[in-house]
Amino acid sequence: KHYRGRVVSLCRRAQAWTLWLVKQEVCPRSVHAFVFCQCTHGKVDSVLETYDLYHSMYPSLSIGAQIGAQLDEVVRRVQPSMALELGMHCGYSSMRMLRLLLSGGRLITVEQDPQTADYGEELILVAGFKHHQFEVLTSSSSDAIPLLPERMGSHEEGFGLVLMDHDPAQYLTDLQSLEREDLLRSEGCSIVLIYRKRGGSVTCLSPWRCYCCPLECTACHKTWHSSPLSITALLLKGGLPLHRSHL
Ligand SMILES: C[S@@+](CC[C@H](N)C(=O)[O-])C[C@H]1O[C@@H](n2cnc3c(N)ncnc32)[C@H](O)[C@@H]1O
Repeated sequence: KHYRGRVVSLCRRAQAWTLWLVKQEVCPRSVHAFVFCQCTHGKVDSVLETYDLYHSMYPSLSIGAQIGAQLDEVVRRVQPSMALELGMHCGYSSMRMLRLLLSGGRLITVEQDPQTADYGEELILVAGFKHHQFEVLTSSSSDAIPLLPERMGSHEEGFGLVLMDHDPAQYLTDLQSLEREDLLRSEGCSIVLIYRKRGGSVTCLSPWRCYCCPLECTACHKTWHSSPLSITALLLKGGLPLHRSHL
């Protein structure tokens, strides 16, 4: 029986790696099945640890524990009452943020793939979060952003924190749409951008300034280029400055 279990596990790993190598895709069903079956339900730390275990064995799209710890630090410092995530996948970064929000804080998270959104939502519920703490919008970011004003409830001040981890080609347009819809907290909003590709670049929007990134800024608040291992940059509008040493 033990031998059979090991063969099944090896086949699953081979399947996941083949999918990744051939199509650069990750199977959300496999992430969900692994985490759902192996974690302790109702314990967010166990869900995250199980996710990290998956991440160490299989190709995964989650930000992982290292970048996750940087995100934690940002959430602790910013303490947003309203947070937005674009690119939920199976909910890893959503749960990291949710567990650090102050009481009454809410997260809206957007995922364009309906099946992935369902798996992610279920894992967030498995971790013990309730629907008054988060909402999953199943649509592309460009379709979701115009719907956000009516989803804000009593949080009229806007989002204090936005995590973008969906499609870097959309980051700039989505940021512009969020500004146009007046959805960013006017006293200060932190934007966390995740970059995974080598050599990508982003043009910062005026009056947005790149205050902090673990990368070298080539023209700082105008343009910066991501280093090979680039993952995180923070753009901050007014309010609380976040410096490199804070990450
Ligand atoms: C890298 S994964 C996100 C990982 C997640 N933040 C985590 O740490 O677990 C990116 C996700 O964004 C979704 N996505 C890509 N483009 C999108 C878009 N324009 N709008 C909404 N979701 C999008 C993909 O389906 C994918 O599930």
